[in-house]
Amino acid sequence: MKGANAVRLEIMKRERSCFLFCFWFLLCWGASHCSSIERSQFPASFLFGTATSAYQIEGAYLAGNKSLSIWDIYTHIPGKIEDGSNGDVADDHYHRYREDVKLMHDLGVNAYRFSISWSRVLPRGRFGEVNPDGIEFYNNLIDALLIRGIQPFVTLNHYDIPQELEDRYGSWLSSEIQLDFGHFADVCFEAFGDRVKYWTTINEPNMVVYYSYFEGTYPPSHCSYPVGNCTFGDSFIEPYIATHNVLLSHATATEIYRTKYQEKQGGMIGLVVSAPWYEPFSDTPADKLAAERANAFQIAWFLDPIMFGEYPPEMHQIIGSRLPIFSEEERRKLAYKLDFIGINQYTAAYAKDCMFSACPSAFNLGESMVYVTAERDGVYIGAKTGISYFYVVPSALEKAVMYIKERYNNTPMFLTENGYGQSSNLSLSEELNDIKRAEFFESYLSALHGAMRKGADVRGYFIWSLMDNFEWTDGYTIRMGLYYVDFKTLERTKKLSAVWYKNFLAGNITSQQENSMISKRIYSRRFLPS
Ligand SMILES: O=C(/C=C/c1ccc(O)cc1)O[C@@H]1O[C@H](CO)[C@@H](O)[C@H](O)[C@H]1O
Repeated sequence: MKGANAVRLEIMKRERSCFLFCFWFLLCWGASHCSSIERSQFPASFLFGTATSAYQIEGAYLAGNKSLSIWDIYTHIPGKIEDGSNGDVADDHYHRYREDVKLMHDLGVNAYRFSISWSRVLPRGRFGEVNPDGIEFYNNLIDALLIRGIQPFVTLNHYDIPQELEDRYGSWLSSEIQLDFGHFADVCFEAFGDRVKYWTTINEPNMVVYYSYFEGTYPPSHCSYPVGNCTFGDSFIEPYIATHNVLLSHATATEIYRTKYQEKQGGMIGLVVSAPWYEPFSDTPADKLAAERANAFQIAWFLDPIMFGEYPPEMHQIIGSRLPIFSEEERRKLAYKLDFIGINQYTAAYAKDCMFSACPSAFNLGESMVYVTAERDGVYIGAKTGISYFYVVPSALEKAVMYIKERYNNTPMFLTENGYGQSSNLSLSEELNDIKRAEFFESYLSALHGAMRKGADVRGYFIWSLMDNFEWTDGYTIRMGLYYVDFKTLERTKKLSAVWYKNFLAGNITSQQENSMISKRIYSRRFLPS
């Protein structure tokens, strides 16, 4: 009898597991999401994190003897920011960093990318003292992360510069910035380098230079006719000077790290570029060349000089003698190169030739003689997002990574930013049930894995952003966080995409099943803020 019971029990068990399997199979059958990406497909040492930047989250703009940065000044000029807002308070992360580290711990990330506010650490740049309050804040943050097993991945400069350096010599337009940036980097390596093993010098210099000195929509608002209508600037000269100083500032910091710190601290140093991907608008040779030019004007403009000591041929062809020349001494510094390339990838667009044919606008992507459009024959390149110029094109991530892999001999890469923007006009329930954001991560991570299968040496991935924050000239009109922030109470609330990321990182059967329910939109309708 005992034997029969055991058999019956065994049958029941099998039936149960068969039932579960069948349920799982039916749920997944025919749904693309069930081939879904899993944590175990990436190396155990792979960094999975979230990303932020100082000005966008810290607030406390006058606390702890911080000086004003160019963004503090700029956001207070009426008309510059979409909703008239600023980063004075932002997420008040400066006072709430402990809570925010807990949110990350709950997600299960093993890394966090953040930036250091130069104005907190050196309020007057190299013309004044190191500010102990600034050092203390980042020491506390770094220690709080490490206690929870989260690797700090630190950006030295993410757009914000002490205003004094702008007032004294025009920041990126003067070679003096190289001295200041070197000093700032030195102070940070010395203070934090015992615990920080991943450094990046400058975030998205291609965006900084473009918006600050070509279009004039970022501080210090420089541009010239016919690109724009600014009081100061020259759109056809200044971007090239600023880039030169950006590159040599990177080189100065890298030389300091290599010669004074790297051996004893054992970290890596890199640069982060924004890599929107450009596809040819048509099959014509002219449009194919246009796409190559567009990618070179975004990516190679900054990486070729560091990797090869020269601006890219695609730029020489157009800009010619307006491109500065690197002296022997400058070339020597650039030869310190970098240890990894940071890639911020969100979107793609079509590139249409303007070299051999007429275009509606001549300076649509700097001087690249490319017209950029997301639309072809009435069809968009990908699904729209809450950011007007961002579209969902996961294959573009794979292509951008492969382009950088091929061009730079498979230098180690980190995806330092990837994320999905939603308008802040939606209802709370729509903001929290952000199924499209979860789907976005799923599809982009699959594309990233595709590049890795083809041999790309990618070592980490960071979601932009941990929480909703100040989105530069868009102010608070766009939300990109895994956590929702109520900007009145500053309360953080988990979104569905945070549940998705946590499940993905946990990587067990239950969490994978839950994620597949999220993808199938079965789980999402039941998700309420807790
Ligand atoms: O990656 C970009 C911007 C890319 C782009 C802009 C304009 C185009 O036309 C195409 C691409 O900035 C990053 O994207 C994030 C979300 O916006 C910002 O919040 C980050 O601070 C910044 O590092």
